[in-house]
Amino acid sequence: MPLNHMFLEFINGGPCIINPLLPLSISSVTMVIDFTFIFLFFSLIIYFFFIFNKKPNRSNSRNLPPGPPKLPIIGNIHQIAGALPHHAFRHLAKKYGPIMHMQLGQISTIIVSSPHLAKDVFKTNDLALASRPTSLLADIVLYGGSDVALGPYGDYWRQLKKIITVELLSAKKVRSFSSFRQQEVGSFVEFIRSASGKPVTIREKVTKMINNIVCKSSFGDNCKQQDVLIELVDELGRLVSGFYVADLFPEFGFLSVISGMKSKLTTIHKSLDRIFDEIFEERKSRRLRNGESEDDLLDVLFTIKESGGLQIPITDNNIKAVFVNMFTGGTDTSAMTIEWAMTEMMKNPNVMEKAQKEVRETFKGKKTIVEDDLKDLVYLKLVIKETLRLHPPLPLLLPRECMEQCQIDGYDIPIKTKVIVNAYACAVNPEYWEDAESFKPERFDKSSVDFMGTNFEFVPFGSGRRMCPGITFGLTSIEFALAQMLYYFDWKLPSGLSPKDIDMTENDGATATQKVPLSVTPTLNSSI
Ligand code: HEM
Repeated sequence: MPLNHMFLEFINGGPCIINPLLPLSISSVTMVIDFTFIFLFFSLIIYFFFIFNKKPNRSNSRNLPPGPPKLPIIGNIHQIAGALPHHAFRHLAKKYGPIMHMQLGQISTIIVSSPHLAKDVFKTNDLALASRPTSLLADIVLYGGSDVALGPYGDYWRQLKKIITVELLSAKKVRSFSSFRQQEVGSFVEFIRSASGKPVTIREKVTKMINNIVCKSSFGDNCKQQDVLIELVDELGRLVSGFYVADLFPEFGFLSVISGMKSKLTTIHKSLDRIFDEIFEERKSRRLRNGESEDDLLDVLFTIKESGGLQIPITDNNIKAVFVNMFTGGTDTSAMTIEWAMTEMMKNPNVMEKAQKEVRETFKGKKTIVEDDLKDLVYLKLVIKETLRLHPPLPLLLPRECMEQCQIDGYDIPIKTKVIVNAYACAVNPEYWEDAESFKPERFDKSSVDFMGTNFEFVPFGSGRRMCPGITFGLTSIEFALAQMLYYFDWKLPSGLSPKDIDMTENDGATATQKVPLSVTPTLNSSI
């Protein structure tokens, strides 16, 4: 939800019903105010007034980083309203410095925007900052935060992260899913072939392909209601920008009710839960009947659960929370990387030509491409890296929460402070990158800078204890799909459009998708 709407939602005391295309004027706001709202609004002001006057502001007694001036009640929300948060934070950092303190509603927030201070977050203070802030999303959709992505740091979380890293998403396990990728990328290529000569908007099909790969890896061939799952995950992504009103004012639980967020998240949760229940019950009876195990992630988790060897036993709900992570973390991120990479190549025809030449020379004469063939592609990997630099799917990563008072750059970071690293700002910092805003895959040629979490100017997967465990899973699908798109097809922009006409604007929401989906015309590569 755009922040300006979120702000109006807060002011309105209910979901924003103002046409997003209209200018936001006082009169348009006034129209939707009713008596209930007036009562609530004034009660709120009196309550806030009381709180602000009674509680000493703990922030004042600490040596907090500088930041923009704050308004009563909303703090700094208005300074990021209406803009994409990673751009707004980057812009503010130019004025207030690479470490800023902002008060976002009731949440004391530190924003780090430079690679050398990101190192302090990810390395020096990695443990002190290893937790995640509580959120309505985690409470409702992630079974009380019992997942790995938004769950709080502790023994249970450590155990779960180890299971996910070692048992579910290891390089060996990812390799074992190659047949699913072969099938799904194959169906995607068939679709493109059937659309040859006509403009296609690839986003929907790419998202479906990636979601099917995640689904089959999770539940094998009996993945129920894939399309519903895609819709639910999509809806979740749209709802959650990470800056919604109920999480900015956690002391006012009623805001989650009157904003409608609680009921929307509950509906999504119930639908997901029903789908998982059906899949789990069927699998349990099959395991009892056959006694043999399958190779998918559900079977791995059931076997671990039933082995009794865990320090902290896990429940079915914990397993469901992990699958919500797999679908939300594994689908949009990879799908949008494919779309951005194609967009950048359409915008930079010299890059497209070079990548296509490499793919076609490497696979020359092959009717079918298998994953092993990917190891010989060098330039395509650089294209993907550069795409992740300019378009990190989670430009602000996931927020961390301070568990133990620590310091960054000599400033105090009190317990419970939310800490955000602006990975996007780090990746376009001109002190670290030459011609930082241009798309130049060659910059990574013979460079040791990688996304594995040790080069803090390039952290699209995060770094430290909370780093993404799905890198291999994600990259393998991205590379396999792109390689085939370049091998089998030539791509053109719809007639009348030239590369400079491509709209590179980003959508708002938790992930940085393109606002206008890419439309391109494929034609079959005549030399195959
Ligand atoms: C291009 C693909 C992907 C990108 C760019 C990406 C990016 C990220 C980022 C930025 C984080 C937060 C890291 C932090 O807070 O420091 C994250 C966490 C996570 N990702 Fe990914 N991801 C991708 C693919 C995947 C896939 C395919 C999966 C699983 C199938 C996955 C599962 C997770 C999980 C479970 C976490 C939570 C880790 C934690 O909190 O400890 N991701 N990812």
